[in-house]
Amino acid sequence: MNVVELSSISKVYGRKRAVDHLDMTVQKGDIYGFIGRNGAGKSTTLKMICGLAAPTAGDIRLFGKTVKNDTVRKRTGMLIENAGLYPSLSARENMLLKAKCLGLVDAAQKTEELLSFTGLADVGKKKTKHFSMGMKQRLGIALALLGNPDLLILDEPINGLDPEGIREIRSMLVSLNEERGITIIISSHILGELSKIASRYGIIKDGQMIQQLPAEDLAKNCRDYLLVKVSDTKSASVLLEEQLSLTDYKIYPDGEIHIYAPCDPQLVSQTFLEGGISIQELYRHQQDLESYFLNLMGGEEHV
Ligand SMILES: Nc1ncnc2c1ncn2[C@@H]1O[C@H](COP(=O)(O)OP(=O)(O)OP(=O)(O)O)[C@@H](O)[C@H]1O
Repeated sequence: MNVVELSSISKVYGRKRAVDHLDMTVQKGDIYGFIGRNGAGKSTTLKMICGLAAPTAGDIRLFGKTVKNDTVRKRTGMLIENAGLYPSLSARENMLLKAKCLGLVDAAQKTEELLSFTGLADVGKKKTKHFSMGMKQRLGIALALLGNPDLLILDEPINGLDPEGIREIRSMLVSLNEERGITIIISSHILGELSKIASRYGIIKDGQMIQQLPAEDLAKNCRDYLLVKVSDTKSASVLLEEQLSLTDYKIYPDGEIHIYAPCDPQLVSQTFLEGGISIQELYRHQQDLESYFLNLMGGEEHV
């Protein structure tokens, strides 16, 4: 089942097209990593899903229903930009206040359960103005979970956190996804931060979705390979298959062959040379997630 389905949504602010005919599909059970540079349109897209911004055009469906049906948004919890905490209230008071607004009958019990889940039970009485960034984010997640959402939307929740804080949030999200079956959309401008948990990715650039792909495909795209640039790719492919039994490779029109299967570069070069194929380049190419992302974004600019 598709939990989120955006069809050609756009958002225009004055002359700025923040989101431009964007399609997105998030399936039940996904941890969907929504990735793009600063200003790419992530927050605006998430705000439209949550009902905090109205699309200029396009269609939004949540849980298979149009968002005109009020009940579907109630199944969504969100942490967008910041948690909107009352600084002079404690974590517990912030929780109880929101629980009241939501009309929860089991407000006290739910509050204690979520404070404990997010590791804030011991600091439940402390005023939130004295909270660290990580504590505020955890409380933000606790608040987002108050209404028992089936979909949790988090905008850059690990921004500004130290490695320990990032780990805590990550393991919390994995447990929400695996143990409670909550579908999660999490945005970031750093692919590496999402790569440990995301099961699917959406990559946004200049307001447009430029790629959606499962984590396995991303891993495949980032596989290491031996790059050999040769004079005659046809004969080279015969030698690869018949003499070296290598079948997992790709040929490119400029004469490059990318060999994904494990192989000995020296043996490949010797086989080609003996077969009368001249080699212009041969090296092992390693592409990590960040460089893959930078390539897609078309530049080395810091993300
Ligand atoms: N309320 C607004 N009024 C005018 N322009 C806006 C508004 N909100 C966003 N924008 C512009 O729309 C574009 C997309 O912004 P958005 O915040 O969605 O990007 P983002 O990918 O979330 O980036 P960041 O990570 O920096 O928040 C930016 O150029 C931004 O300046």
